[in-house]
Amino acid sequence: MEKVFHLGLSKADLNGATLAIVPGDPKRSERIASQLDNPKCLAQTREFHVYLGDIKGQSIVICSTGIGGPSTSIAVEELAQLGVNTFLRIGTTGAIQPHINEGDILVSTASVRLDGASQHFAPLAYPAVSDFHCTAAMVEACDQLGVTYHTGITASSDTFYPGQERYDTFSGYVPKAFQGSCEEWQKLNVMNYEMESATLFTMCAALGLKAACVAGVLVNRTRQEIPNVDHQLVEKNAVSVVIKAAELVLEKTKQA
Ligand SMILES: O=P(O)(O)O[C@H]1O[C@H](CO)[C@@H](O)[C@H]1O
Ligand SMILES: O=c1cc[nH]c(=O)[nH]1
Repeated sequence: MEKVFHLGLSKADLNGATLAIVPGDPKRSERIASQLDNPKCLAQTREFHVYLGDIKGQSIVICSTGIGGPSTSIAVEELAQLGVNTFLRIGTTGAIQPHINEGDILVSTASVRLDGASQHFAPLAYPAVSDFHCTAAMVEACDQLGVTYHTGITASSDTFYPGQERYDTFSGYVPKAFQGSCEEWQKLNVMNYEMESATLFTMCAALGLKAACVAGVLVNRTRQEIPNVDHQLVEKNAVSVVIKAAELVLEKTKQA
């Protein structure tokens, strides 16, 4: 098989892996891979840092998506061409409900589609919904690890500033379409904002692939805008959850 366009990899490179852990941050790929057996770097191109590692003797892929839907859609498309059918995102996030604390873990059941890329896969009426079994594995991982977690809906936006209604910006202006939107999502019980899950969930559901998303809370925006937590600590818990969830999903797949 030819190499895929951006990742520059072919099927044989993935050693039969069907599950990928997909962080946003490229450097997070390496930190995740270093916690697996036999970590190996396959490619570092643009925002896509791709590693292979083993969990209980089975190869999995770790591939960063970069920030936002367009690059996420490229990573998912090309990994799917290489045989991956399950995508577990691990990200960071800003909470918008007062009862959620910095350092907590959020497992997204579905996402509000404030992105553009997902509309290239299915019309807006189509739900950005996670895979039930992969999400159950994320929850089981949280229970086993004893972390504080919440499940629910995530707002997933193309932009970090206007789309998440931030006023602490260069212009201080948020276009009318987004004025009041944060309060609206709060009232509709949305937990948090991030930037990739809407694209990931919609395209995976539409293409017959499986996806789930876990995120560590960097900031609670009902209290402050700029995080003052230890980013590495927040990431560490969410990474432990996604690795444990990957192990649980692989076990179930083996039994099936
Ligand atoms: O930590 P990652 O995975 O990048 O996730 C979140 O952080 C970035 C914004 O700072 C966006 O990608 C958002 O989704
Ligand atoms: O508030 C936040 C924090 C992290 N990532 C986001 O997209 N929003």
